[in-house]
Amino acid sequence: MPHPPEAPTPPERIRQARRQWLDTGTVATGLIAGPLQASWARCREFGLQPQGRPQGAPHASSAQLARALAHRHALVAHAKPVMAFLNEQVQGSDSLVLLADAHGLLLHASGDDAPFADRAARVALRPGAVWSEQWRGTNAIGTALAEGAPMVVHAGEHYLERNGFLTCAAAPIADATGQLLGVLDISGDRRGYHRHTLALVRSGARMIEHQLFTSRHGSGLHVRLHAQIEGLGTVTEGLLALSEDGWVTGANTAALELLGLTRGDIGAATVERALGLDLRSLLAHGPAPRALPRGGSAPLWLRLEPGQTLRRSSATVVSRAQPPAATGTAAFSTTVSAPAADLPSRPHDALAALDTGDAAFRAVLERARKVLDKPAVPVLLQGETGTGKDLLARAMHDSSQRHDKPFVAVNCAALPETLIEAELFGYRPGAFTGASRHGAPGRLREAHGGTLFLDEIGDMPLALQARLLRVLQERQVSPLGGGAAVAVDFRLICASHRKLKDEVAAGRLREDLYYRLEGLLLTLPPLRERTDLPALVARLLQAEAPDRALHVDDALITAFCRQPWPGNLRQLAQALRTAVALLDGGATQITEAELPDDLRAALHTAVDAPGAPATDSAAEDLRQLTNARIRATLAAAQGNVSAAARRLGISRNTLYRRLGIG
Ligand SMILES: Nc1ncnc2c1ncn2[C@@H]1O[C@H](COP(=O)(O)OP(=O)(O)OP(=O)(O)O)[C@@H](O)[C@H]1O
Repeated sequence: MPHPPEAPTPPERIRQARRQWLDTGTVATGLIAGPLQASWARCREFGLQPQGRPQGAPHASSAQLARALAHRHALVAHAKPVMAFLNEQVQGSDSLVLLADAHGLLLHASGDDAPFADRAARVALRPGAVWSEQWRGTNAIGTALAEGAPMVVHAGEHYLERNGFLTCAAAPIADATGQLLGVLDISGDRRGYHRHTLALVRSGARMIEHQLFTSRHGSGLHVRLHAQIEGLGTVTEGLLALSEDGWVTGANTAALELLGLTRGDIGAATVERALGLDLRSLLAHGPAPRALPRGGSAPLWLRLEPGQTLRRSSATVVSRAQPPAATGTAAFSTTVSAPAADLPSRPHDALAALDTGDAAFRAVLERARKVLDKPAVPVLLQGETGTGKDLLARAMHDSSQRHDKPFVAVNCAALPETLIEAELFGYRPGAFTGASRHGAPGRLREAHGGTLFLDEIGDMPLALQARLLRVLQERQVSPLGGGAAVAVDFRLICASHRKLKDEVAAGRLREDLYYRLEGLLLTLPPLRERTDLPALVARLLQAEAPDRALHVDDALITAFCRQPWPGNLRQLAQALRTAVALLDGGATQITEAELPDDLRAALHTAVDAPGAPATDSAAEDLRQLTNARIRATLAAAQGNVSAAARRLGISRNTLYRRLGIG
């Protein structure tokens, strides 16, 4: 039976295939997956020897790499936070998260697993190296690029024997016009192979594509698509950009898959062909979700985002005989008059959707609501990791009049100091070695008209704090390398898990900047202090498995209420996600048996600990319990801090802080 490309070939079969390949130059049909066989054949064409070394493989100098990074500025900027997130998921498992461009040039690596990074560097798996098939033989990055599809390449499936210690999963990333931009990859020691890695890397690629689409088409006419109504507005949704005369001008991979379109259809298909609806009826329905019938299968959910262009003008939407890119042949003959100025553009109440009954959190939401459309009042969100600061910032944007303008999020802790200035403020063509010849507008300007969310503002380097302050005072940005200042208008929301007043006292945050940021300070309560845990659990289960009506048994809810939850909602959401995955098909009740081992152990530590606190215990008891929990998790992870932090749902830095180190 042919072997699927997304699972590794069993060891005996791959040994047999390699023997056949070396002896006869062919492999019996079905012994390895078709794409692998095709790739091995390409490698032979390239003149590669399975036992040889890559001869003359290029390696970019640091100036060349800087140029490539600047050229793919948007891809890298959107990929970095996603890579940091993926890295958290795989930390401690001997692996690296990598980003390559469309030529296989490795642009960025995330992961500090030193022993594995050293071994990877020995086969040049590090930024600057080129991992196209031509130079490195069959490998997930090069083969995903060659096939234009997600790929797992495991152990002996690598064409070059020297790469046989690796297991790699990669997924291509395309921009909204369907152009292949690069590949996201997780590479690790083959003994650590995990069948979920491909799904992880595919989701990561989807997240990046979602961001790329939003930054390009977010303020234009587009539709959101998902198989479930709750999926609309999430990073898993399909997105389709439409021209005002009814052509599909952009799409992410999710939309192409949902609609059975190909990248070639972008710029060549009409909305009618893509959705089975004409533009007039789409516009007439407005932005309320609607179900799109799909033959025998469940309907597809669709929500129109009218976009500012249509809403601003009362222009007549006129048909065109040719698609905008003039690449297709479809004729579109209906003339659609869009009463564009009348299109409803009400924001949806995303803040209300976050209210699950806790009085303290509700008070936060109410105060946030009061300043929604008062952008002159900057908002500062403070709260422990995972309390929902990011979610609240997005909900504020979605509930405001600016909801159809860009929401630009920058994590100040995730950007290297050297890049953050260009990233935020933009640069003129040729502003520095390696700068793109087109320059870049910078994130502040991208947020024009919308919301700028600066996460972990406490980690912004001091030198840049002065520049940011100037922008906030003057409301204009001057790009690096000179040129005229450009006026900017954004609503500013900042967040930090640190107490920023302490950062000011320690001299790490400028006092004058602090007072500029803190128009309204909102402090999000930690999960252990929230009184709505049962409702939150129900909400999270509903989001995780909308069609299964799941619930958590009463004993477990009681135990949850006693937990200190150092990773807050992120940790609870992750625990429930695991539980849903472990629950038998037909079952609907989650019990302790479905929980991850370390959480189960911690529940008992909490209950068995002498003087275990009740839900309303004093803060000191809670701190002790947290410490007991941390010690138990560390012990269960055999002292591996990365693994323990992952299980607790907190960052390693937070864990070190809790341990009193660093
Ligand atoms: N009100 C909520 N309802 C459902 N899920 C939530 C809620 N708040 C937070 N979450 C979950 O917790 C996760 C973490 O939330 P978020 O990223 O907003 O926290 P944060 O405070 O910004 O964390 P960090 O400080 O680590 O960046 C989210 O991905 C989501 O799964």
